[in-house]
Amino acid sequence: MTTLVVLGAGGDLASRLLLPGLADLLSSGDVPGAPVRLVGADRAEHDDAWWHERVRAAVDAAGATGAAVDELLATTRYEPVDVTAEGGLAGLLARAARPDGDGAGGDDGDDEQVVCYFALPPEVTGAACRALDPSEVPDGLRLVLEKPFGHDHPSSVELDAVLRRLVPEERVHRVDHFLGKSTVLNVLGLRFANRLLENSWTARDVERVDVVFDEDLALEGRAGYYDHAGALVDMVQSHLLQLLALLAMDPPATVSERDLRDRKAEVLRATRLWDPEDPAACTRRARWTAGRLGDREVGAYADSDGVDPDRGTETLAEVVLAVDTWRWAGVPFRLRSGKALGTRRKEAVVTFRHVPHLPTGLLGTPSPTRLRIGFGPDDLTLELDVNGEDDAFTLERTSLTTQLSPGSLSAYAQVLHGVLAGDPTLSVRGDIAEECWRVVDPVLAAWRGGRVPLEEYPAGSGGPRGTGLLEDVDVLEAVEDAAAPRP
Ligand SMILES: O=P(O)(O)OC[C@H]1O[C@@H](O)[C@H](O)[C@@H](O)[C@@H]1O
Repeated sequence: MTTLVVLGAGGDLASRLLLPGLADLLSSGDVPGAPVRLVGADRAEHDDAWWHERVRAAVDAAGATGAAVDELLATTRYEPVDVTAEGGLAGLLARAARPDGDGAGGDDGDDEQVVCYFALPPEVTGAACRALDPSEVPDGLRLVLEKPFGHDHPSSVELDAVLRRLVPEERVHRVDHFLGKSTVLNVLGLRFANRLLENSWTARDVERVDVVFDEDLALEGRAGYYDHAGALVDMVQSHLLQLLALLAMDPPATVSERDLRDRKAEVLRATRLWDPEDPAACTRRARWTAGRLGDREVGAYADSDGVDPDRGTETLAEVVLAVDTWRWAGVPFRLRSGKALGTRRKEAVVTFRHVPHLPTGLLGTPSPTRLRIGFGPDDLTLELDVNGEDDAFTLERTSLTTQLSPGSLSAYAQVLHGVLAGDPTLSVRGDIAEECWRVVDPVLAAWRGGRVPLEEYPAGSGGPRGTGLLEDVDVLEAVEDAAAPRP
């Protein structure tokens, strides 16, 4: 039996993502550690009926049904508690470890487990963990944290030290729901089960890699969080660097948590800004101004409720990174994500180099072979040049597309499955989170120091100047110089 304690039960994250994810997992019937008891906790004085209604709403939103869902609804309860106060979290966890609440219910069996999910702002999570005395941690406790894990490299190192005092690293689950997306996991099969691809997956054949996550959503009521995070921390430091790691890592011997996460850590350790001396040449930040998203007028980000316009938060971030390994020397990895953009685009694009010689007599301008891995819509496209239909000796572009299954579980349900199974494979390991901060810290410093201008783009447009950094002549030349053979 598992008791899942959700801290921040009254928050947006719990109701929008976590509880529907849990409901989805329960109705799938494959629930490690079942049965699951759910305890909601937050500072506010609410009663069980209030909490029950929130859980019920999430279950309905997920369309979840079945005996496990009914049991969850019948047994869930709420506790008002300040987890940052002395003894607050310890008391809550001790009660959770005795499921009947009277000290008589738990039998301390091996299959009893308590999972503590911090659906809280990072500073509150840190304060709660610091306030918890290691001697008060229930046996086998698992901790689940939401991003961002710290606010820069030093603070992430400090947070990891605090967590290590409480439980071993294998029992810390740092959630990145991208790792639960089936198309993200498909990168493993795609790369490592296809000889054709993996043989060409190096600087010899690959010219550049773009990971783009352009959203047509605006703030969606999340100003309190987003105005402090911005696009760089919200998306690039977390999700997009995880995607880079999967795309660039060397083949792991197995997909066990250790092998897989070792390979990711290794490639992230080799990752740095394309030109560390000149962040302005290889990073870009911008924020949206008033415009139109579909049929909706959208005000400027700076005028949105809950936003401090002087904070200078970016709503679009773009960085060009280098991966200093034999495999990737000279290949730029461009990561970009923005909100309130006209076109939704969520994909990784691997652009292969031109062939060394096009047979004389083949007409037309060849385009590079491109592999597009979509992350919603989840399709996979290979763009190729072929001989044209009308003139057999003139090149034409064609593409092979297949739709990948979005998977039967939602990304959050998939991640929760790992948490309840005690399998951290789909969680971000502490050293990996630290490396991601090390990569972006120089960008944060350059942006905060005003060394890179904050550009603007109208909501609903394609972003600043509508192109990416690598299309800028200066950067392209730098890329070409770096890729040129050394004398
Ligand atoms: O495409 P998905 O799965 O909704 O993920 C994107 C979201 O991921 C979240 O982690 C970010 O905080 C959001 O800002 C972003 O919109």
